[in-house]
Amino acid sequence: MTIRLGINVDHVATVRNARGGAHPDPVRAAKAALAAGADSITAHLREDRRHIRDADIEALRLLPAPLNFEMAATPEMVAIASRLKPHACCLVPERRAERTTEGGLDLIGQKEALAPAIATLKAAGIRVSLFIEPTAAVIAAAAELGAPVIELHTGTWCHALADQDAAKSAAEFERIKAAASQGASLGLEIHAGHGLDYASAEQISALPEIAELNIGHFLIGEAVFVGLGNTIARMRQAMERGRGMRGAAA
Ligand SMILES: CC(=O)[C@@H](O)[C@H](O)COP(=O)(O)O
Ligand SMILES: NCC(=O)COP(=O)(O)O
Repeated sequence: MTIRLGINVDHVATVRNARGGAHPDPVRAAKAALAAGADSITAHLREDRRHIRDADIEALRLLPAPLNFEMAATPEMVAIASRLKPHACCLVPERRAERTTEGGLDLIGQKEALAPAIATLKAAGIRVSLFIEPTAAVIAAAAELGAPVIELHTGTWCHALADQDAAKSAAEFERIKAAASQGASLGLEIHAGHGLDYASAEQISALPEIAELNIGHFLIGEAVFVGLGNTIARMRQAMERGRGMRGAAA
């Protein structure tokens, strides 16, 4: 079975916002991602708009590719999603002070609060996904809530890999493996994401239940190193053209 790749463009917007201008444009990055073979685009419109802005989401929605709109289950975000009708909404927990999404949704404690948001989004024809920890009780709660998709939070596993903690990373991977199997047996479509890099994406892609990975931060960071040579060469050519030197012909 094939496995889909969704590209998260949040951190293109993070860099853009550092200067307050329009460059680099996350919509242009999304187009490049699609041209390079990505299956869909993911973007998280945070309550504090620290990276993706409302206008970005509006423009990403117009691209000829599925948009996975990550959002907190707040009335404001549910209203935006219901109006834009993206292909999918991934409900994520959000804390204003966090640096990034630090855990999965508390489906057990927040069931009452999440159910109406899920129902509203489903009624708008949007595919709802729940960003959760790979834990048996949470997966059972996800199935009860009636969302067709879960996205397993891979952050703890990826941190353990980065820390070269072999015992913890093995245990975390087993947790993800069991969660993927449990979720699939309950009829859920299984996605995964957060902190994935080449090695972890390769390892998790071996799990047959995983239908989609959403990856952003690593790819945007890595693109600096892969792309810097080309951009510097083009800048050198521009300078040489300006001077009337040989770069002018390039
Ligand atoms: C849900 C998830 O893991 C990420 O998409 C995360 O929500 C991105 O948030 P930041 O881009 O703010 O780190
Ligand atoms: N939902 C996870 C995601 O979209 C990307 O997370 P990351 O690769 O930016 O950590």
